[in-house]
Amino acid sequence: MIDVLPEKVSEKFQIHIEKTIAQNSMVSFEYELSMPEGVIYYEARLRLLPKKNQIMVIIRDISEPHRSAELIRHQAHFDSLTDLPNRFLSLDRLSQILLEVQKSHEKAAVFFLDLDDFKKVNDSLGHEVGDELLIAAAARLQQTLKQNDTVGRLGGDEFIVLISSLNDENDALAIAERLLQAFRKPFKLEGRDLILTLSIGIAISPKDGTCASVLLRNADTAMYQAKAMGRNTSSFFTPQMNVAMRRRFEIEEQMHGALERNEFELYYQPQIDVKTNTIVGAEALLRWHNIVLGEITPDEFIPIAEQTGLITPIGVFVLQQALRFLNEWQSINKQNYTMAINLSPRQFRDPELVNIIKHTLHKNSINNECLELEITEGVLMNSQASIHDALLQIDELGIKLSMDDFGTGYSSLSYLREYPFDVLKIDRSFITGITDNKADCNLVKAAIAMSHSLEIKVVAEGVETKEQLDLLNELNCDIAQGFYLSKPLPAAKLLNFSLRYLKAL
Ligand SMILES: Nc1nc2c(ncn2[C@@H]2O[C@H](COP(=O)(O)O[C@H]3[C@@H](O)[C@H](n4cnc5c(=O)[nH]c(N)nc54)O[C@@H]3COP(=O)(O)O)[C@@H](O)[C@H]2O)c(=O)[nH]1
Repeated sequence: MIDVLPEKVSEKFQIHIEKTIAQNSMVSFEYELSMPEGVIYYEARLRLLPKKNQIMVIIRDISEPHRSAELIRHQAHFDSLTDLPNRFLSLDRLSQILLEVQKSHEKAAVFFLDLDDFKKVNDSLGHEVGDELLIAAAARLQQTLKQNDTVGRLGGDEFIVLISSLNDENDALAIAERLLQAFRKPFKLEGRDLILTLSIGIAISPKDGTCASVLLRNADTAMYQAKAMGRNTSSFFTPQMNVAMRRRFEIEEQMHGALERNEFELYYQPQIDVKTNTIVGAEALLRWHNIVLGEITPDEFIPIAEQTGLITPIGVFVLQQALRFLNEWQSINKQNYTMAINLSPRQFRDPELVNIIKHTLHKNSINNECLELEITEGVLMNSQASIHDALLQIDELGIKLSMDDFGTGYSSLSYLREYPFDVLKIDRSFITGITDNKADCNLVKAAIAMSHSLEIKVVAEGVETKEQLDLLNELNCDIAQGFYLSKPLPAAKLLNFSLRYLKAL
């Protein structure tokens, strides 16, 4: 037997034969042989037959159970979709790396990667395309990194990259830049070119932690910061981020149940016709008085409501409250006021949005043209068919559509032609400068002329001085809104304010 077996296997047999004789008991061991059909795994059982002075050897092919055990081991450590190390194995490798760099006094970097807007791909193109995209993204990450760097999938659209033996933090920045760059090339899937960007959070050991779970958490926190910075970018962890993160979680925690606890209130900021100096309507602006955190500004809580999806029920509350108040306001003052309400991009994901608007208008006996829905470019950049359809339905119902914050984003003029806008709101950052900054004044002048040529009314927001109002009048601006005229007011105060305005006419 020893003559026909490979040297290593023969040696194993030799050792176990000696063991069987020495112990006078059954001994077993496993070995493998390379056959033309592939590797075959065997188990050998050896037993001494003392009376016959012989050794009985029983050999069994264990390839099948061996492969099953290997598969189970693989499944426990690797992600089934991308075949990358899973969370468990990635964190295990990170722990190994940390032990090594501790000994060598080097640095290690943990990158927390999240694909931007991946959910939209799943929602709009289906899970199969989503899966293919994840596989392609995993492959691209691997191609971009060196062989001894680890890329793992933490779950969903989250990946981890581990870099050991880092000399300098700038090297980590260069790697992040390379990863972002690699994703600038579109993914070709089913004849489509899909653009997918990344947000990357980076934590460095030992500075940001010496244990795997802390480093991962800090890299995750930094990734949130990268998202907040506009996505498609990277961010290094800083200890201050933990404070911001804690605040975010506190707000999110309190926001659940805030509607039930009646903590939201609508304020209304009047909008004034620049030529006639009469109130034409108001913008509904949400306020949140929380029992634990106190007053929280919409600039802080609206993005969190948007990210968590809580904006959907909150948006319904805003619509109901604002239209109920509009009915009361119109009846008391006997004026056909309009109510401007902000709609966030996330609210368009609700397939019931148009029906809810229609039903709420009807329930409060409000004419459709008295409702003005303010949207930002963020809604339109999505270019989803469902959003397009919702905007057309809104227009067909005679509800007004207003482009908010004009001048702050891409200010793509094509949106004004493509969508049925009735109103354009010039952002307050331009109004602030109109009286002393020629460029701002020229932009406002051009925006008004262009809007009027498209039969779109112009609202100037953030009017804080008489000089600004006078200049806007000269520039033919239609409507003004701002602290000079009135701050946002609770419902009762707006009623008084508007009654005083009516009496003064
Ligand atoms: N999706 C929803 N978004 C909402 C809702 N309620 C508010 N918001 C958005 O939050 C952002 C901040 O709003 P707020 O703190 O209420 O600020 C508004 C005004 O108070 C402020 N303003 C108005 N005039 C002036 C001024 O003269 N000076 C000055 N410094 N600030 C002024 O501007 C905000 C109005 O912004 P806009 O909507 O762009 O007209 C803001 O983006 C709100 O949209 C909600 O219910 N849903």
